[in-house]
Amino acid sequence: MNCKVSTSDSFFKAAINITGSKSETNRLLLLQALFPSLTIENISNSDDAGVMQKGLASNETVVDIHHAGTAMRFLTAYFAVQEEREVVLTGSSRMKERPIKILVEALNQLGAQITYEENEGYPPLRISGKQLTKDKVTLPADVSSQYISALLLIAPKLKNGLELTLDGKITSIPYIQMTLALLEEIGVKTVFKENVIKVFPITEEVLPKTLTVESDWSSASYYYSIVALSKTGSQIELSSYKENSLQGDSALATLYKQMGVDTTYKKNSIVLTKVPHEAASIEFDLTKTPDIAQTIAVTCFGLQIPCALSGLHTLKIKETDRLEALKTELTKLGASISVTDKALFLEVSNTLNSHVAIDTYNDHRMAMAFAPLAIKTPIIINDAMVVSKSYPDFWEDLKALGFEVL
Ligand SMILES: O=C(O)C1=C[C@@H](OP(=O)(O)O)[C@@H](O)[C@H](O)C1
Ligand SMILES: C=C(OP(=O)(O)O)C(=O)O
Repeated sequence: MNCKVSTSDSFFKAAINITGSKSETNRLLLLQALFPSLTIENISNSDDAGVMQKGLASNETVVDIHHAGTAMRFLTAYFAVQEEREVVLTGSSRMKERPIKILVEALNQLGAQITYEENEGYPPLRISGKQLTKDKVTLPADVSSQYISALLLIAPKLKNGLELTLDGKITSIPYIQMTLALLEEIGVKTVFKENVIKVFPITEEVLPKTLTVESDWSSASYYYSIVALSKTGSQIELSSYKENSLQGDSALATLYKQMGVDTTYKKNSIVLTKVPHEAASIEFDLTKTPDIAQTIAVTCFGLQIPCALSGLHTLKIKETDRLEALKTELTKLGASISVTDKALFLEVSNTLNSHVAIDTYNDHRMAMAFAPLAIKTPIIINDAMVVSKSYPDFWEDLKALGFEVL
């Protein structure tokens, strides 16, 4: 389904409740499978959380996680330690192009038995569950933090825990810290010092505990963009958020100051207000927050602020090659943009073409990042339901704000 998105008003006053973080949810679902005394609240209603739940509950021999990177990586580790069970873990055609060799090699070095069904280094995987015999492994940390989180999540169940040595510049580090923080919350002892992470085994039972997932900060980014592109004084309240978030994308509150968005924290929510203070140019290193790169690039284009975004080396192996996708789609709109394999540069073009149809490449964030431009000119989003990967209610919430979505 292709959607035409437009709005006659660029002044907003609204409150939106956003679904739970998919990153927190998928970690907690795995921990709950290992430690059933845990209860989770405000679970994400995203497709990625749905396939994670189904995968964990499945008794089938083939488990298909579609497009969900976290489910692919976390379930690889999970099934590797499910003794006397053999599973083929597969996904969408794009998932079969997303590398997983670093995680498979680390698990096999620890004693797991995982082989490739099609191409070496890529899903689908055949996983024969075993007791892992070793407790120390070194792995590259500059490709995806999800490999590291996957290993950390199963670590408290291993006899001697786990010691990971991280090689190279660590990417997406807040996601590793989120994993460790959630382990600590359920009573697991962890230490992260320089490039070594230790997780100690659980010696006693995990006590019954309710963990509440904070709403998704990456989803909040689209409202940061809407407010940035709206009239001064526009205000959108988002719930449920907290100031001390486990999600790295909460850096939005700081980053969007330069795009004229002020954030105030209330008890359970954040209030975004448009203020007339925009930077003359923007330079961000997004190594810690890759998922908001598309939102920021599109906001800068909408505001005609030149920007240089670096630390984007992981974007090429996500739902699509996000750097090429941004370049192609922003160019259609009239942008002056160039990309390398780890950076994006946008210059002022003073052009904004109307009624452009944006291709989304099976990437939820392409659809959601471009939608706010409707404030400036009507835009068409192709294959709009792709948003359900992380935020199924996105279009309904946009309508509640006053956007026309046809
Ligand atoms: O652990 C997680 O929940 C995630 C880690 C990040 O991936 P990389 O570490 O591969 O950059 C991020 O892009 C993804 O959306 C979610
Ligand atoms: C990269 C993402 O997800 P994943 O890697 O879990 O598929 C994302 O949600 O932007």
